[in-house]
Amino acid sequence: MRALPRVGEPVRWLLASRAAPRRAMGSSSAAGGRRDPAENPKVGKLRELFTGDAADGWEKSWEFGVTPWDLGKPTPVIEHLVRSGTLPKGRALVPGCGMGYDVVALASPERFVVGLDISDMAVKKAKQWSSSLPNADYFTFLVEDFFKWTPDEQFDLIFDYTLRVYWAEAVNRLLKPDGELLTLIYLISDQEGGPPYNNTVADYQRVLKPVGFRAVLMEDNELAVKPRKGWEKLGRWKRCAHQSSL
Ligand SMILES: C[S@@+](CC[C@H](N)C(=O)[O-])C[C@H]1O[C@@H](n2cnc3c(N)ncnc32)[C@H](O)[C@@H]1O
Repeated sequence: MRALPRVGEPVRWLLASRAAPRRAMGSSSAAGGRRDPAENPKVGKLRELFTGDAADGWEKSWEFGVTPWDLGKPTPVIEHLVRSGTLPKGRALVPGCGMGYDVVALASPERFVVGLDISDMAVKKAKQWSSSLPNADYFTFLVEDFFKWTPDEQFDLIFDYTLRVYWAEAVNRLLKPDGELLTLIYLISDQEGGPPYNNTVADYQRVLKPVGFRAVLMEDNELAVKPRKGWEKLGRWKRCAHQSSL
């Protein structure tokens, strides 16, 4: 089994996993006709920008507008969960928020949301489009490195759709004892080892279990946008006594 990435490495690791040829499930001609999102030519351009420091790579991707992940709208499952009324209220954090669509979707008088991004340009763009929205008082954007950031207060909810597995320690530090961690596990595969190396539920368990998290829900994201359909799972995690086989 390949070692998990160290702090600072996840970006390269994530990109490397996308660069590698995929197993049958991931090939564009795989059964079910699902197209591998890693075959998006824009992802190739993105990789070219990550030749050195990861933070620099992200900044360049925003400067040059190479943002193939950007949906131009909130993640549908987030809108669904907001409507469901089942998400914790209080303080929420969206690390690696990019344009901040999910930040805005989560924000309400009952839930103040902090969108965090390491890129100046990302935060500038996020502020530009969102600052005059009716719920603008209920969210803020900060330029911070998630791994180094030490806020004064912990959070009731953290939504992770970005840097994944190695966030466990930071998530543990930032989330209140009864807070909820919401993960969209993208490029899901049950494959152990590699290459190629994928994000699996087991990867998440391996890093989240030692810090006390258990999945209270793990299911295919039926609301995934079309190119990601079949490639991601929704996981809801709590530090609680709840017994889960996951
Ligand atoms: C793949 S994009 C996802 C953006 C957004 N979550 C979305 O789905 O549209 C990853 C984002 O994380 C940011 N990022 C990367 N490393 C970070 C870090 N250490 N701390 C905070 N943000 C980071 C990047 O600048 C980029 O905007």
